[in-house]
Amino acid sequence: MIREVFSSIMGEGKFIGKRFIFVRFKECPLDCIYCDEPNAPGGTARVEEISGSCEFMEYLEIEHELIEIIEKLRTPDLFAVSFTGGEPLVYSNKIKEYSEILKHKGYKTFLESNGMFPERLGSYDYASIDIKLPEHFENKDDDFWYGLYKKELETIERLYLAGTDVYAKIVVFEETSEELIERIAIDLSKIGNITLCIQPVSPTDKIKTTTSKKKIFELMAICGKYVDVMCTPQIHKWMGML
Ligand SMILES: C[S@@+](CC[C@H](N)C(=O)[O-])C[C@H]1O[C@@H](n2cnc3c(N)ncnc32)[C@H](O)[C@@H]1O
Ligand SMILES: Nc1nc2[nH]cc(C(=O)O)c2c(=O)[nH]1
Ligand code: SF4
Ligand SMILES: [Mg+2]
Repeated sequence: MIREVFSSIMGEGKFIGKRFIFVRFKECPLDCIYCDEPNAPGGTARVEEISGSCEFMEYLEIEHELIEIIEKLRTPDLFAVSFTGGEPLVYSNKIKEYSEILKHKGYKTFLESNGMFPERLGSYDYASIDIKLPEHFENKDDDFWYGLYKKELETIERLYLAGTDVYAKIVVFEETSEELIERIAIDLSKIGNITLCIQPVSPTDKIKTTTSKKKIFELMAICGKYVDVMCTPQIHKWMGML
């Protein structure tokens, strides 16, 4: 169920630079072409031994020890505990249990999700919902993309109405359509005061180039007509952090 637990600086989205403990769940039903996480269900769980050390111990499973592990990694600058993945809401019932315990211990919780399971949401202090684009999938048709998009908007709206500090994030490519980004910004503005993070794609073995400055400025200016917008490159990769 859990792939890794570690402490780091938030490298993406609205809370970039804040200290987080990341709980990364395994598996994901999607296959985003840019994904920087292996989508393998098996394997062990690795736990950072000392907060920020990047030194890990491997375990078969840590489902029952997670809270104790988080307590050991807690530091005075901790902002929140992030449930990420893979797709964390594959394990929504377990996450609801963990969230309850963490809240009673004074932790804030953060959900990093692809938004495909609006019916599985629990309650979180903060949430980042990724809006996927057609170019993020190699062999999916527009109906698939539009069905996913509607679920992402529903997830954002449910969290917003529940009082979660929720923002949207979009990984953009050089070929990303300005018209589509404008439509997404308009749809987000209709939900409420939703910050939109424009995230240039980080190169991977499949994606060789990142997004140009020119493209980023163009997309930001378009979105700025409708929503609060910020550019959030994955800074942890520049800093050699996890
Ligand atoms: C690995 S996913 C896990 C959480 C959830 N499945 C999701 O898609 O948001 C966490 C975030 O990493 C970001 N990400 C993954 N690979 C990336 C890449 N190559 N460039 C930029 N962002 C990337 C996506 O924005 C995604 O929101
Ligand atoms: N430092 C750091 N920040 C992050 N923000 C979102 C991440 C993710 O993989 O969900 C992530 C991550 O993997 N590392
Ligand atoms: S939804 Fe998230 S974890 Fe799943 S493939 Fe896309 S980026 Fe990776
Ligand atoms: Mg990551």
